[in-house]
Amino acid sequence: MRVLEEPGPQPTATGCGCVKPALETGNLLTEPIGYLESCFSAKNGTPRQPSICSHSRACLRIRKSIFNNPEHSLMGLEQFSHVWILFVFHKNGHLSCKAKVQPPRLNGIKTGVFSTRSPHRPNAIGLTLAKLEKVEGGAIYLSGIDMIHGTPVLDIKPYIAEYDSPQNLIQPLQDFNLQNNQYKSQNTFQSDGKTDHYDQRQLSRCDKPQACSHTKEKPKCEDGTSGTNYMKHDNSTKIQQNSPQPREIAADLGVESRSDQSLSVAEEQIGSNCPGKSFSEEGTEKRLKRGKEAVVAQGNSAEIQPVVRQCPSRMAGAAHCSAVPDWVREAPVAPLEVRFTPHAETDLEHLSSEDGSQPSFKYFQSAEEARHAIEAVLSADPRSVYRRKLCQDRLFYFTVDIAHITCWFGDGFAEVLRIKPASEPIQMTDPEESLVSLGSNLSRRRKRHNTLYPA
Ligand SMILES: C[S@@+](CC[C@H](N)C(=O)[O-])C[C@H]1O[C@@H](n2cnc3c(N)ncnc32)[C@H](O)[C@@H]1O
Repeated sequence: MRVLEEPGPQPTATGCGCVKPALETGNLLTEPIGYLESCFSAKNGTPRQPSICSHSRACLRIRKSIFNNPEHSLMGLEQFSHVWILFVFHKNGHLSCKAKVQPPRLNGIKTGVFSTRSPHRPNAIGLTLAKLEKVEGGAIYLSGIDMIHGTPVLDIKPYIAEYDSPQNLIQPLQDFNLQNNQYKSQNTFQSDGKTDHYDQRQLSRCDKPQACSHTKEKPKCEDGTSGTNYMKHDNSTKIQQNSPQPREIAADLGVESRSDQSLSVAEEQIGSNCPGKSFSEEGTEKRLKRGKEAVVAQGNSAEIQPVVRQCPSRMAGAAHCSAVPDWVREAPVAPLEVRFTPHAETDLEHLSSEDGSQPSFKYFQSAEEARHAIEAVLSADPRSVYRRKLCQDRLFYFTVDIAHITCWFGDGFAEVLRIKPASEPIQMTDPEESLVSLGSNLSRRRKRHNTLYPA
């Protein structure tokens, strides 16, 4: 077998005289295609996955320094309902990362960085599946995002269920993976005599197969735009097949997803598609015996001790599925009940009033939408493990759109205490780009906001 050597970075001179690291060695000099304008201004309170808050909105403008005619690069994209966004975790603060991390969802338990969606990874690259609301000129408008304002975006790719969703694989995935992983883990971990938690590689849970190949047809206005306001959903959009529900997407991604009301149906479907009772009888016994993953304490911190749990072979013809560990869906961190104090309720009303006395929302269409977003964010418990365990009684702040939210957490709940206009307007990171209006119906609000909040 040919062993791939590990070459060091080998810079190559380009025509213009500048030195670029060689692609062949895997060194990529990136240039963001744009910087995200997002309703979340800081990491605190930003959903940990896009599926958590379907109302979270953003706009990405392709930079003219990338393409002279940015709109050309987006041609055809409007036919897709969802897009992958590849981005840089530019606010990670430091470059170091650890092989084992403690995802907030595991509440202090450690697992390997590559089995998580942690922002702290060797290359600080993020991947988000977002809903494409519309394409307008050289800009795309997204919802269901988990990125902060100013995030440098490296690439956009259309979500294509036929390529990106494992149920479309010809071979039943769970059988293939399980055989492979069990074989590999036995060989890898037993042959060298080392003990490793992963020597009993665990995979569990069948995902619901998706029927999410779909197309969008948007009527074009004479001015070449899609004719819809950013905040308004395009009613003329024709979904030819089932559109993936956030939860379904989350399931495919192996990510957490909670709290959005719209998720419950999909959640039920996942449950009903993958229940113990659909297992073959012989298999069921064994699988149930193997049971749930165990969590063991090692040194000072707990780590996941995976236990093999097979994905059931399901009804003939529906056996294609993916697998995720239990903790993705059955985390030790329970969803929280979210409450608003009467004060917060009044604040919210004021903030969404159109009387001009206060700045009003730029990304949310109504107080109701803002409320849903706040509920979604808090229900998923956005606190770090440290805060959750050691600073329980501290107030928690975050900003979404123009709302600065103050809340506290009790046992099983989060309570919103105040909602005030954010004192600082969101600034763009890219000096070349100005914060331009997020759609025609927003420009009026934005102007008013800018007047009230001069930079
Ligand atoms: C857990 S990561 C997941 C991101 C992406 N869906 C993925 O799987 O790669 C999402 C979190 O990253 C943080 N985040 C978002 N944008 C960021 C940025 N530009 N720089 C650093 N951290 C960011 C926020 O705290 C957010 O809750």
